[in-house]
Amino acid sequence: MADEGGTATEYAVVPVAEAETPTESKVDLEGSQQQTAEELVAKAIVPVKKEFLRPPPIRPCDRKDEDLERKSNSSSSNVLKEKKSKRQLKRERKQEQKSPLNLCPEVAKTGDVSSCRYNNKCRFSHDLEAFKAQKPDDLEGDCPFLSSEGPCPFGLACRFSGTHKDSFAGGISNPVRRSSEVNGLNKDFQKLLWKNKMKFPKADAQLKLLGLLGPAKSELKKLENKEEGNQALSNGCHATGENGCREAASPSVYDTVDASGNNEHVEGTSVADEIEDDSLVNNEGGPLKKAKSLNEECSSFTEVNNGGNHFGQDPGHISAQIEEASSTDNFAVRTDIYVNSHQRERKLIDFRGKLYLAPLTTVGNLPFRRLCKVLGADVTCGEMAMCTNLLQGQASEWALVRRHSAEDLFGVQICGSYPDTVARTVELIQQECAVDFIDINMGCPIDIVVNRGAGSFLLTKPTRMKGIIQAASGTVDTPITVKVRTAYFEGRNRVDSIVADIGDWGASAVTIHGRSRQQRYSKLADWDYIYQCARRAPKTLQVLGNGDIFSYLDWNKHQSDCPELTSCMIARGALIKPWLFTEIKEQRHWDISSGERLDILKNYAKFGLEHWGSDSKGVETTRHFLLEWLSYTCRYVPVGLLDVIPQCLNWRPPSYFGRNDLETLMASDSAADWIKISEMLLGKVPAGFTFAPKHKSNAYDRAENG
Ligand SMILES: Cc1cc2nc3c(=O)[nH]c(=O)nc-3n(C[C@H](O)[C@H](O)[C@H](O)COP(=O)(O)O)c2cc1C
Repeated sequence: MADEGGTATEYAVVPVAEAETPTESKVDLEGSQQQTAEELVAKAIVPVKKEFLRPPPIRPCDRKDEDLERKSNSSSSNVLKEKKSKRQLKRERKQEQKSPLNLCPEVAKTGDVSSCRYNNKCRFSHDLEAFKAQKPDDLEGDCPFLSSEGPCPFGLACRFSGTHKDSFAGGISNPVRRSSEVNGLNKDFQKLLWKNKMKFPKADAQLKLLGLLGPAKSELKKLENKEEGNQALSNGCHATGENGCREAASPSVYDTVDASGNNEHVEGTSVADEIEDDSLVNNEGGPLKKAKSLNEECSSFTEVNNGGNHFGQDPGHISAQIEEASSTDNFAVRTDIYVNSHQRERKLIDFRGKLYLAPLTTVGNLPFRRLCKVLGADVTCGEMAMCTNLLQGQASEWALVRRHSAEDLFGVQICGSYPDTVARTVELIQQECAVDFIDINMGCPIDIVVNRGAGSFLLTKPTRMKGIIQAASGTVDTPITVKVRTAYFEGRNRVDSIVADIGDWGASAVTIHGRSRQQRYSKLADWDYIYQCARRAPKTLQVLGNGDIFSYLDWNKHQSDCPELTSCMIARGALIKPWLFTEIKEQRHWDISSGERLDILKNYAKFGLEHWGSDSKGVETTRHFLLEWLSYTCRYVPVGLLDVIPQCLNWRPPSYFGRNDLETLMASDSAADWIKISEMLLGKVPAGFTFAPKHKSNAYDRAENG
């Protein structure tokens, strides 16, 4: 989901130890100093050597900060109340674009005011002199594009332009930068989606074959209703899907910046396109209402009827039928055929023993994944993208499927409620993108997702799960994987009972996060249950475990305790210490120095500037995501400071001094200190800058337990 604002915080909930839960974010000195390492561990407090402990820093402005936060929250709710009209927003956006600071990208690239073919129709400023007069000083360091082919795409707007070697005299004839990123959104393709003119021959044929289109639906709906009755779901599980309504488009909740690097200048959206598309774009850059008819047009799809199975049906024959069906709009394909969709020729994917960086909304952005690749991750996956938003051609959502060339085993993750939306989405992805696998998120605990009948809600609807997996895997030959939690409700684990089916329905792999939706992040992941599921899975289905891995010992334990596991996925462990991948590969606890950690942050900043841009907007977007990430990194306690090695993911750090000032700064859970770190990498923050992390990873006392 494109940076989902408030909702993403639910993903960030920090594990609360089963033992005891201190209410302060940093455990106080006295508490820690008077207790033995064993006692601290029992209380899930990091046993830091006594000589490094210190009282929690007094922050005189803490109260003020809270007041400010409260005020800003209330003023933001005021803003919400006085919601600006779209016209007003559009006017403001235009004014902002015309400000001298928003120099036309063409003019910036070439240094030549006549280079923009839109002249005075261009949205951006052409006033070079005014731009130069207002441009802040260059930042320290080299332009991130110095080593890439071709000149810096930001030209004069680059905040490191002093280090450019190119002269603008005479302009640059063909300033095309060969990007190492793929899966950019094609404008013509986007327009088809906006106009609701996209065809989905493969998905629709497959849905028809499965009986998920046409008159069979109402019969099948009855089946699902029956299943609902059997589920006896209690309150709190009331997705719109229960009434058969199709999922509505998720709001793209980019509040401050475009989370996914949707920087039009970087991603090659030409000014021409923007001008042409004006008639189609609303103020948020999204499609006009027209596209919504996608939702209106399709009625709700229900599940496939299992009856009338024709085992032994030649899969080649079925594929041929699908192809045949695809070739005509007016096809009449038998719906009584058992479509053993996984028998379609499927590309192979092998996760065995590979270090898999989990999909991570907001923080698992492309620069972060690139960094993890450098540090040893084998598999990377994009942030969760909502099917409906992709089907509507929302640029911010499509930005989530972008891939860097370093991501050599890469998947995208999608989330949808119904077989039709998911099948159509996978068809689009296969057609438009280079991906090695497509993961369907059936474990997302976020309320707005669950209330739409997607994510972990599907765990209460195995028949619909089946429909989704069969429809997706029968539509494309790209491997389909699914990610689940152990259950929706605590104490009602159910994955073990469907794990074999998941393979039969056509999935190549399943990742099991060892917690229920209700649990969110409370309690430790239930690895015994994950093992049980892995043992029940057919050999053809790869099973990956997920939850709380924070050291190479955790990794080794799961591999040796359960050889049936194909591999494991790592999420928060990678956020807090991305060198965890190196530790696993090199089988050691790395007592990393603060200097080495700073180098990692520098690398991230460079990757961020390359992705989001080296102009002022790109610098601030990079800073924003760096700060989001720093709200996790501060939870790392250096190995050399520990009384008990290794640190566990669910332990809370006390307040401590590092071995030098930088290490102390890096341990701080104060946003003001994270800003200081960002200034070491990206220069001073602009006047009036504020930051509040989306993922309040240090808010132990605010952990939501669902
Ligand atoms: C900040 C954050 C964002 C996440 N975003 C996603 C996501 O987009 N898709 C998903 O399937 N899981 C997401 N998760 C869940 C993780 O992938 C993982 O399943 C979970 O954190 C448990 O693994 P861990 O104990 O290693 O953190 C997110 C978790 C966090 C902390």
